[in-house]
Amino acid sequence: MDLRADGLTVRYGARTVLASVTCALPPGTQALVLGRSGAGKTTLLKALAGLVTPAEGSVLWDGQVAARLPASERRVRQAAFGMVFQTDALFDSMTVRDNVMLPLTRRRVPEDEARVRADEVLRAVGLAEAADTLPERLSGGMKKRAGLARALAARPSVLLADDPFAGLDPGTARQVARVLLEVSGGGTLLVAAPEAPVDLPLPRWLYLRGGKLVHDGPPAPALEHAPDDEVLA
Ligand SMILES: Nc1ncnc2c1ncn2[C@@H]1O[C@H](COP(=O)(O)OP(=O)(O)OP(=O)(O)O)[C@@H](O)[C@H]1O
Repeated sequence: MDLRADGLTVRYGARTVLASVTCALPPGTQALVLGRSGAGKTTLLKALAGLVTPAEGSVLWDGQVAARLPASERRVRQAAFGMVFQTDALFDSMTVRDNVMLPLTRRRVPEDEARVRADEVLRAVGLAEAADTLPERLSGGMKKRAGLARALAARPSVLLADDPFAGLDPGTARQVARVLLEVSGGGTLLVAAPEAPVDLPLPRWLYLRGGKLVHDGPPAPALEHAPDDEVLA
């Protein structure tokens, strides 16, 4: 999907959390969304997926203003997005495989096909052995990968991952990074993180500071430590 933010402004009450963000994310874009805590990273991902309504400006999906689409069409188009958010949880009473199958069966994918696809993505994230396990038995890193498998099962053309490395040890973070790179091949991948993850050197940085997009281009590590008056000038 061709994604675009055009003067995208999001407010929560009187507070502006995204201020006139404009960026073009053509199919196959691979970028990091970086910025400190509260910079607006999660809000940008949610807005791009049409989960947050802009106060001003717009999000365009293949050139169409997302907020103006009829609800039924919006839902159909949202199926192109795979999302892994920090607060996502697996259902503890269901096996890992059933958790991964859920978004498919909800979309009326026949059970047999859903099972085959779930096993396929579980293999891709290195969790084939854990398919029949209950999530409570998984380590934190395995839960992250199971969440990723659930997002991938529906074969999204846009994968949005919000801080997928939070709380992971370096070895597990490396594994998750490898899976993200492998499975997103060809599609759009946007990964939000507070700092550039060493294991995921994506070629483009979208750097947010206080809700403003202050850099959109190649990696610019100096930004991470630059003071506000320099960056926002
Ligand atoms: N539903 C909401 N209602 C009110 N304020 C919100 C809501 N969601 C986010 N905010 C505020 O918007 C600002 C941006 O939040 P956001 O989660 O997008 O930042 P972030 O860069 O992802 O931060 P973090 O790295 O801590 O997750 C924060 O100040 C947050 O408190």
